[in-house]
Amino acid sequence: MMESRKSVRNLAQSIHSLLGLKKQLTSNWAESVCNIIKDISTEEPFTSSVTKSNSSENQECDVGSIITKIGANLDGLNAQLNQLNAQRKQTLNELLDLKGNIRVFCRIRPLIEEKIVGYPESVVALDSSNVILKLGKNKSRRYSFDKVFNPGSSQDEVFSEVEPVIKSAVDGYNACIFAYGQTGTGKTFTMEGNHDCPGIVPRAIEELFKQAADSNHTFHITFSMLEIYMGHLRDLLVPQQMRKPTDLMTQSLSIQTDPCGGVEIENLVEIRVSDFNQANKLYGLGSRLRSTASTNSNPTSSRSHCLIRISLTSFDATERRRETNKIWMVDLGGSERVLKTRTWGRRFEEGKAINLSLSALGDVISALQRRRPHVPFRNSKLTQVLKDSLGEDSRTLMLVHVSPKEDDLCETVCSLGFATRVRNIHLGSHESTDTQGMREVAMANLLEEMKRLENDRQDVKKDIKKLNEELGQLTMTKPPCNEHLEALHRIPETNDNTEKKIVQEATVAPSSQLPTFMRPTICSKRKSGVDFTKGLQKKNTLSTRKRKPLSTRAESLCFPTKDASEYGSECSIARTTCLADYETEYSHTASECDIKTVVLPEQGKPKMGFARSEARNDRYESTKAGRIGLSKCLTVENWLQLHNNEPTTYSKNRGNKRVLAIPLPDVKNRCSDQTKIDILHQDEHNQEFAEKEYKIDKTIDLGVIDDDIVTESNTSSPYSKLKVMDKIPSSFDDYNRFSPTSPLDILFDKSIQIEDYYGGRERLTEDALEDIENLGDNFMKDRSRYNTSSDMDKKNNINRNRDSTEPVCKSAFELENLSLNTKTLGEDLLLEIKIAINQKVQTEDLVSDLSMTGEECEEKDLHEFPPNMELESTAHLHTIQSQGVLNLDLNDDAGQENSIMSAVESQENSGILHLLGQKVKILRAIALLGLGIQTLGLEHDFFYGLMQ
Ligand SMILES: Nc1ncnc2c1ncn2[C@@H]1O[C@H](COP(=O)(O)OP(=O)(O)OP(=O)(O)O)[C@@H](O)[C@H]1O
Repeated sequence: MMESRKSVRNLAQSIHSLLGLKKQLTSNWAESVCNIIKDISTEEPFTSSVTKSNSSENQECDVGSIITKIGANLDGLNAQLNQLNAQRKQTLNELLDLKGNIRVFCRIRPLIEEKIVGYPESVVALDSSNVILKLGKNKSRRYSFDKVFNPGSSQDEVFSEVEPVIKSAVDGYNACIFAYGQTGTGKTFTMEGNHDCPGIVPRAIEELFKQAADSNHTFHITFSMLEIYMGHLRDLLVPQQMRKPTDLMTQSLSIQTDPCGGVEIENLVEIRVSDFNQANKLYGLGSRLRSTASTNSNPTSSRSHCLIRISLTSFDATERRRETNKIWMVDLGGSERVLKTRTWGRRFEEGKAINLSLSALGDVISALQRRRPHVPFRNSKLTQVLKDSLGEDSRTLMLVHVSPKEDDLCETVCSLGFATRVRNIHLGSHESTDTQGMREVAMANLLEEMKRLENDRQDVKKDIKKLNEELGQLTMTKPPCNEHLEALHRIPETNDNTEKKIVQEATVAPSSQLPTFMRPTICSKRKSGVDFTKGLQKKNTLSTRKRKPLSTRAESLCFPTKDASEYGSECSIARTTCLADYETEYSHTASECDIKTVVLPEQGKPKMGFARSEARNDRYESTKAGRIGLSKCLTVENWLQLHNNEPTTYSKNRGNKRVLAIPLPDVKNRCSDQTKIDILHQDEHNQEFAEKEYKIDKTIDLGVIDDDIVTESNTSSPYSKLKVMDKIPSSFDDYNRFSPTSPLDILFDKSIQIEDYYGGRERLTEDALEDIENLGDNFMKDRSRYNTSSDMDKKNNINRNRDSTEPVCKSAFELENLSLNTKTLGEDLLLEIKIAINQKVQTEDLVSDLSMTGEECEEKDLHEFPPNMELESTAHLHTIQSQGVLNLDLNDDAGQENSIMSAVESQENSGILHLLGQKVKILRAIALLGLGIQTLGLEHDFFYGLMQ
């Protein structure tokens, strides 16, 4: 065998030497080749030809013919593969058509915490497509779905039913997979899953890449992720520093519909991904930034709709339905009944927003079902975004989630009813049993056909692989198959019509393609800071310059920013989202699709090598830098790094915060024992969770800084507050002292909500907890930033010295010591004053350090507190309550102020006196809160005004 291989190699060499003499020996060479071909044609099939040809020295010239034959075979096999692909696609589409464009699955959540054997279940899976809902003793209702997953179904089983939709997406169909259901029924579990049982999204991404690799085409795949929170679109891939409330960028996502009905979200970050790992990392990142919070129904309740979009573009696959298509995977917020979840404040608003948009989705579904001429897509952001993925020419998969608990019967009835309506859209509500039977037989046949085609495909692919290997051995060079395949995958030359079209599109500002009524008005342009006309003019001035063709998404976007003077300087980041490592000529061209230019305030200046523009307000320059600087492409790694490198004030660990929702009892009963009992029961119920919260607080205390710490501290539940104080209420009297409904708690809870709204709230995962714990020394160092200065003369006599190594409590001690002489005030009240001072110190520092604008300063002042303050203050305020020190008449503000002032006057230190005087105003605000003014619905601005 070895010998024969050697002779083949020698043959190859002699062929090569012959080739060198080709000019002189053309006719002889051709003749001999012809003879060889003749001989070969009488031989056995190709697989054994190599052995045979090696058996005889006289057949040296066979190699040339073998190569030719292999080439011909490869062509044949590739053609066969393409044919099989086309057949498979057709069969799959027929199958999906039979199954319905909109397929509905039902998943019943297992009873997890109620591990009681024999617990009555209101919903049970009858078989693989029917569920029985028990409405009463002798009353039940049956619902049919395309597939029913019982509580024991695994994530694998669920995904196996989703897989065809992914295949369909590779064939160019728009697809939408969404999880619907009551809060806490397992939507996020199904979509996201966990480390051990990954959900649909990670599996779908993996499958997508597998399918794309399997197909004979080159795909350009991009990943985007956003959430719809309280009716606003929020990009989940945008780094934290860009998500400040003052940054218009978070508001700049806008939904655009093209004349063909396609939906595009302007300014949404799209990152090119070339394998599963990259996409999965981005997904992990986006998931951490999702808004979640604890409610009575679910400790990790999603407070928004989370949408993952994967776009696929292939220029060389003519048989695909579309050149570019997308697949949406949506984890909808859970429908909830306020009476049951007993949410209030921000949680209540979130629930309301979720319910509203779900109801809008219901209206759309209903209109589609009844084939109404008008479908109310515009009624909510959710339906606007999904508009082109819910229609006829797309694949929609809905997974309705229900709880088997009897308590949830009402919600289950609603969910199942909604799901049935959705299912009826395609199939028609009254399908006879006969038709259904025939349909099932046809589906079974198609499934068989699919299996056969899939097997044939695999066989052909094996043959192709084998031939390529043999060819590689014969030529001892790079397998020609690669060239062959490369040729197949090569992007059409620039004179290709498709690309011409793209060039044309790229030179037109996106908004100019829209109907007049949809184009931005002058006013809206000013508001958003984006002037497409200007951008267009600038491009036109350089029209003589030769450029690489750009796609429709090549429009560089300058996210609106504040006047540069506010930030001192600005830098531009070319957010190129292609991957340099994988850059080919194709990817180079395609990568330009994704460039977006972001103008950041200085504090968000990236540390990496992004293309930067010196020219202020010159958007074209920065755009150009982004386009030209493709060599500085931002990879997925860089993108992730950008998040990690965010300024410490926006530590990534802010992603791990969550809040315990505090149920608000009826106003009239707020202080009644009954309410206390209710709350206490909830306490017991959430005790385990409180333990976790406590862990977070503890970790934070190790040195997480700025708003993170504030948020984390703010997120401390009443239970963890108790933990901090090392006291557990044992009686109602005790409980009263720590009652979360006390006015002072409301103050802090209000701040939680504010932070929650602006900063977003992220899912607490085990990883996240680990992250916090791993913060380590770095954060310890950072914490020193909060040390107060020994130089008390700067900035109203109080300032912070970065170099100081003593903790903030040192200054607190100083103040405390000063106040020890004060006999007229209780120690705790002084501590409270101290807290207020700390707050001011923090605010001033943030202003000076971050060169914040007045507006930002306001935000910081309201939303951000020094790290220790929250825990300390909470503890102290509770102490004040419990010790009854704060015996001031809260109705008499003037009296309160006077008494404090007179106490303060006894101090010899006039600097402190001055400060304390200022802080009395803050105390007054607190007192006003105590009066319950907050319940009138006044926003934080009002209280801030009081503090001025
Ligand atoms: N099939 C299941 N198997 C195991 N655990 C599950 C299952 N379904 C849900 N859970 C668990 O139930 C809890 C709530 O689930 P999840 O957060 O996914 O609900 P949700 O419907 O997304 O709620 P919300 O709408 O409030 O976000 C989680 O702890 C989750 O792990």
